[in-house]
Amino acid sequence: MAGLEARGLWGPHALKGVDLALRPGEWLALLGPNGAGKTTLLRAMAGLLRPQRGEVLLEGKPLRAYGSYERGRLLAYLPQGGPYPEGLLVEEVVRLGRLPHLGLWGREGKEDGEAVAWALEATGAAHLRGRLLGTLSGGERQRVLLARALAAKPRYLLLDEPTTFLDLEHQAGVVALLRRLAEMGLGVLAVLHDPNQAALAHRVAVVHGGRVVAQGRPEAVLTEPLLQGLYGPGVRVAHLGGRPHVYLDG
Ligand SMILES: Nc1ncnc2c1ncn2[C@@H]1O[C@H](COP(=O)(O)OP(=O)(O)OP(=O)(O)O)[C@@H](O)[C@H]1O
Repeated sequence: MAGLEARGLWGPHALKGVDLALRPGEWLALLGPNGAGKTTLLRAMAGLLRPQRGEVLLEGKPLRAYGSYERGRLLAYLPQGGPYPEGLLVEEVVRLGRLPHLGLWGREGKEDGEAVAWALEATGAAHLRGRLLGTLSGGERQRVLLARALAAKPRYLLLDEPTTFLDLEHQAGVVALLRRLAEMGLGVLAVLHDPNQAALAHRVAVVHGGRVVAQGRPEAVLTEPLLQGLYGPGVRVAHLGGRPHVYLDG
């Protein structure tokens, strides 16, 4: 079955029985307070953490049954933080994204070059290709790391706070890119802290206390009672053009 699916994930750390399915062609936003378990869930769904109970299925087959290169061709993960290969040129960093296709000793071909060029272009990072990663601003670096994930041309893309460090223009650029990638058929799962960005996703899942406590269309999920329960009484929701807009009341 197509999709990436968490079934009954318990542990490690925060997870207390999580069911979540990401379908091809959908952009699913993961929202929730600090410490709720979002990163842990994402890492478990990327195969980087072994759940104590439950399992993750990738296209119907247990994720743990995939070899790392095979998994890397299907699924790419953008972590929240470093370590970063600071001493590499941007283009070299993005070429690292081709590793699951090439292996350690493979020779790059036309397809690899095209994937790298496409990823740099899609993330607005092409002009940085000759710079050292360590010399970039936080926002520039974030876009390059997103390009590295995209260069694998995965079917599923898992992103931990991809808009952190980005100015408003580039936040809008990433949000538009996530939508475009989903339209191209990718399954995109992104942890976001800004509910207004989550409101632009196809679907929102809310993680709280290690569980998915709500999921559905943004307008059904992003309600004032739910958000106040998560973040406190100062959170308000207005509706503009049929979409929820979340703001803080002074
Ligand atoms: N390696 C670890 N060892 C022990 N506890 C951990 C570990 N990793 C995470 N946790 C705990 O699990 C809980 C969930 O952490 P997680 O990073 O998944 O939350 P999050 O929802 O991504 O939070 P944030 O929004 O702050 O990034 C936290 O209480 C955290 O302290």
